[in-house]
Amino acid sequence: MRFTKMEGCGNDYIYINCFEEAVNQPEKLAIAMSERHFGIGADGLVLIMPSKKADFRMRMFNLDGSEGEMCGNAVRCIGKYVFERGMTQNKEISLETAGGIRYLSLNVENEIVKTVGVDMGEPILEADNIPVLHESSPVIGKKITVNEKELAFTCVSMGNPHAVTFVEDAQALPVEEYGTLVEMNAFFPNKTNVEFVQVFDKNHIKMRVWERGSGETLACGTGACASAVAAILNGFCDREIQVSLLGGELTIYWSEEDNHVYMTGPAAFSFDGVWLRGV
Ligand SMILES: N[C@@H](CCC[C@H](N)C(=O)O)C(=O)O
Repeated sequence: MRFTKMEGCGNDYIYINCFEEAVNQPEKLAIAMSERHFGIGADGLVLIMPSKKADFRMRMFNLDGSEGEMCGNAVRCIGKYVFERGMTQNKEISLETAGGIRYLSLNVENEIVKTVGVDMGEPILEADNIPVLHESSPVIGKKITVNEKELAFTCVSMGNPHAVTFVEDAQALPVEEYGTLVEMNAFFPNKTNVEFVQVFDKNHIKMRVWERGSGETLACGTGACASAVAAILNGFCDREIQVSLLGGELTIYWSEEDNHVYMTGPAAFSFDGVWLRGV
C-alpha cells in the first residue's frame, strides 16, 4: 500500500490516497503504521477519499486507532496533496470531515502550495454539543483538579472537543501528566483534547497540546483555533492571534462578522513510501 508522510507544524500523519488504495480496517492500520519502531511513526493516519457532498473527504485516526472528527493540520496537508498531486486544479477546495465541511484557500506560487487558509467554521460553545458536563454555556473557568492542582478550563469544540487552560509558563508544565488526566476526566463524555496556553500579548500566545488519542504532539490546528477563541472569550486577546506551537506558527482570526474561525499555516511533504506489513 502506497502512503505519503506529511506534516503541518510538526503534527505528522500518514496519508493514504483512497482514490487509488483500499483501506479495510483503518483503526488497526492507524495503530500499526503510527508505531515509531515497528511502523512508520506518526501522530496518526489520514484517509483522502471521494465525497458526495464536497470536492474531497477526510477521515482521520489518532495513534491509538480512535477516529477524530476534525484535524486542522491534516486539512491543510490535504489541500497541498490534492493540488500538487494533480487531483484538482482548483485553489478553492471543499473538504468533508466528520465535523462538517471545511473550505480551503490555497496560496500557490509556481505551482507549489506555500500556505493554506481554512475556514474552520463557527466554534461550538454549548456545553451539550462540545460535549462537556456543565450546567451553563459558554463553559468558561470550569475547575478541574489534577494532581491536587486546580486548573480552570474554557471548553470549545471546533468539530472536535477541546479544553483550554491558561498557564504562566507553558514550557515548564508537565503536559503528559496533566494532559492524560484531563483527557480522561468524567466531565468529558467523548474525552477531550487539552491545550495549555501562555498569553504573551493581545495578539500572540504559545500553546502546548495533549491530543486525545495521540498524546503530546508538536501542534494541533483545531487546538490552536480553540485556544484563540478561549483567549478572546476570556478577554486576554484581540481577534487576530499568532499561535506559537512546538513545531511552528499558525495565524488564527475569529471574525466578528460571520463568527467563523479562520486558520492559516504551512503544510509539507516528508516522504512517499510503500507499506509492506499488514495490520
Ligand atoms: N492534530 C489535530 C487534531 C487531531 C484529532 C484529535 N486528536 C481528536 O481526537 O480530536 C489538529 O491539527 O487539529
